[in-house]
Amino acid sequence: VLLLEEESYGPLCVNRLLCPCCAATEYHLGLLKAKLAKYRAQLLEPSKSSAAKGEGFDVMKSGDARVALIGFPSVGKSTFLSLMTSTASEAASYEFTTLTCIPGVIEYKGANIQLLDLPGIIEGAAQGKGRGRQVIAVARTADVVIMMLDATKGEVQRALLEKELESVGIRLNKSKPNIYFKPKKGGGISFNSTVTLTQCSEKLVQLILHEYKIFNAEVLFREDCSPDEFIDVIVGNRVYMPCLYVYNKIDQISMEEVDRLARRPHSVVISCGMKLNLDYLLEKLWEYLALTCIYTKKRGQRPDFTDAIILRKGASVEHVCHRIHRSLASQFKYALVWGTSTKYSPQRVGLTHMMEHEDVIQIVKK
Ligand SMILES: Nc1nc2c(ncn2[C@@H]2O[C@H](COP(=O)(O)OP(=O)(O)OP(=O)(O)O)[C@@H](O)[C@H]2O)c(=O)[nH]1
Ligand SMILES: [K+]
Ligand SMILES: [Mg+2]
Repeated sequence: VLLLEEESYGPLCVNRLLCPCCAATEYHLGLLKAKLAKYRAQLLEPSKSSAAKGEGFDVMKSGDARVALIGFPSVGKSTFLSLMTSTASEAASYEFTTLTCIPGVIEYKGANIQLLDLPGIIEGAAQGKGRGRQVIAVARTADVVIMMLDATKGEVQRALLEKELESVGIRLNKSKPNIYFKPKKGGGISFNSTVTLTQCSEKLVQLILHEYKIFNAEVLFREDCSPDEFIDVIVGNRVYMPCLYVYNKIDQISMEEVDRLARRPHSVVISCGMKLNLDYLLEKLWEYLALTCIYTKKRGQRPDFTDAIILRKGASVEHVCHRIHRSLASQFKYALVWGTSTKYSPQRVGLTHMMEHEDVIQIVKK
């Protein structure tokens, strides 16, 4: 009977946490990952040696958004920057041509998008190989990462770079796990979930928390998260970043291969050499940046649709005011807003009202 039971659970278990043999493995793995994540957190701490700082990597943020170019050497990052911006970045056939961070600006739909060319990175970048750590530190500050890949080189580069970024807490094209987590002063661990959990249980959550020396906390799972995702929430400092995989040099591969790569999720195929599909890449980039365009309107006049104010997601009326004039927020009485952020159009709102894409605003001063 025991054997049969084991067989009926085994690799085909619907809920591995309900099966005694699988659960043991899950607990063991969950704990192991918690330990590993702790070790990796050390990699994120700024190194004291000056070598880790690196000249020229602390480029000022400017414009409406920042995009970082990450990739192996000689995939065409600098060629791309020189094509898309008015900045020239040296490109050559030998590896590690670029040794520092080179900023350029893409002007698109009235927005200034800062594009950062970076040195190529390789396996072991997170541990400090080459200028890996500096490059990754810059990537963390971006709004979108373009992972540039050489279409002639197969899928290995992509998997390696994903692993490097993953190991330093960068989560690509993932949203923050929907788990409420609050450490407390006392009262033990209170565990709840609003959905059926198939990957985590109260016991596993407790084991992981104990590994982090957390004995009092409130935990509420609002989705069926994995132990890894729960660890991400405890550790904190994760960045959830949209990423476009850009396969360059498609002039060198077969039609079938182009077709296959173009259909991969979050992927765009281009040729910098032949200036192919660059417009489409810009469109995609714009979509991934998900910037908010706000139009202003004067009393009794039509909105000015030619000149949008461009803001990051989650911008309030106050942000709009600051963008128009430094002192506008202090003279602000109320605003009228038309668009998807309001129930009625127009609606009278205050400074804290959250704006949405393509809202129209009229500001009334005191
Ligand atoms: N065939 C082909 N070659 C390209 C294309 N884009 C860039 N190259 C060539 O690829 C080589 C490397 O280009 P770079 O722009 O220097 O590459 P990088 O990624 O900046 O390289 P590092 O700075 O060394 O990391 C150069 O010889 C480019 O001319 C392309 O679309 N097709
Ligand atoms: K190069
Ligand atoms: Mg380069």
